[in-house]
Amino acid sequence: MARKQLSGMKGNFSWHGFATRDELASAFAAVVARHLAEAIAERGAAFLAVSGGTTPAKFFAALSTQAIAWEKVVVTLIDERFVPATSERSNARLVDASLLQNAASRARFVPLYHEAEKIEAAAVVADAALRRLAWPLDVAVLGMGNDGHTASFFPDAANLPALLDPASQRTILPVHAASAGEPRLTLSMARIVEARFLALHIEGAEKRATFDAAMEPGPAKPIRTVIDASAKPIEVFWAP
Ligand SMILES: O=C1O[C@H](COP(=O)(O)O)[C@@H](O)[C@H](O)[C@H]1O
Repeated sequence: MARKQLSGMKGNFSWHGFATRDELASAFAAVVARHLAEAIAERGAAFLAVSGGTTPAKFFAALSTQAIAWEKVVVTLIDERFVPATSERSNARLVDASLLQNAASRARFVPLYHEAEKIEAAAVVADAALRRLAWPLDVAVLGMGNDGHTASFFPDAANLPALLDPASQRTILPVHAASAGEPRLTLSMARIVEARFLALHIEGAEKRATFDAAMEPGPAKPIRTVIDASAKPIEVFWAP
């Protein structure tokens, strides 16, 4: 059973805690599917951005079997490593293998990665491609690293102020950060926080501690900056 706590005192978020990761995956998938179905009913299409990394595979598998009009859904990524889809580090590869299956194989995927010599050139191509879509996002699903990064807003990113600029006109930005490994492409914070439904999916005691610490007063980690910038409380889904 989910434990829900509206936490107006500690921050701009609602907490949804689950006993197991399986329970979280199926409940969260049903919530996301409901928001996508509502978007389709209201506007004839739905626009979803998901994160990569190690956390979302179970949630993706549960979402892929939800009975909605997937042919009317566009799926993109919150962020991507500057690697082709053949790489094991590719978030597009994870989405293809885990989400764009079953009923969700009818969705249209728009990648962030484009082959280019420099990531700056790839970011320009991705920015132009993404701008053609119907913003704002209906659903944005964020992840979080134990350093408090979300999307590719790494604390040591050279252009962190530009990534987190709430007035940014950019859709996609390149990221260089020593802690990230390879360079990244990311949606700007400005495009993420305008999503109609904004969720954070985290699992494990360490991430819970990172989240709790980020909500305490003090210098803001990127996850805190995003939560504070969101017009609506961010929905946090967590399981041990
Ligand atoms: O680098 C990334 O990390 C975060 C968190 O990943 P996880 O492996 O700890 O689940 C993820 O949200 C982001 O999309 C990814 O590029």
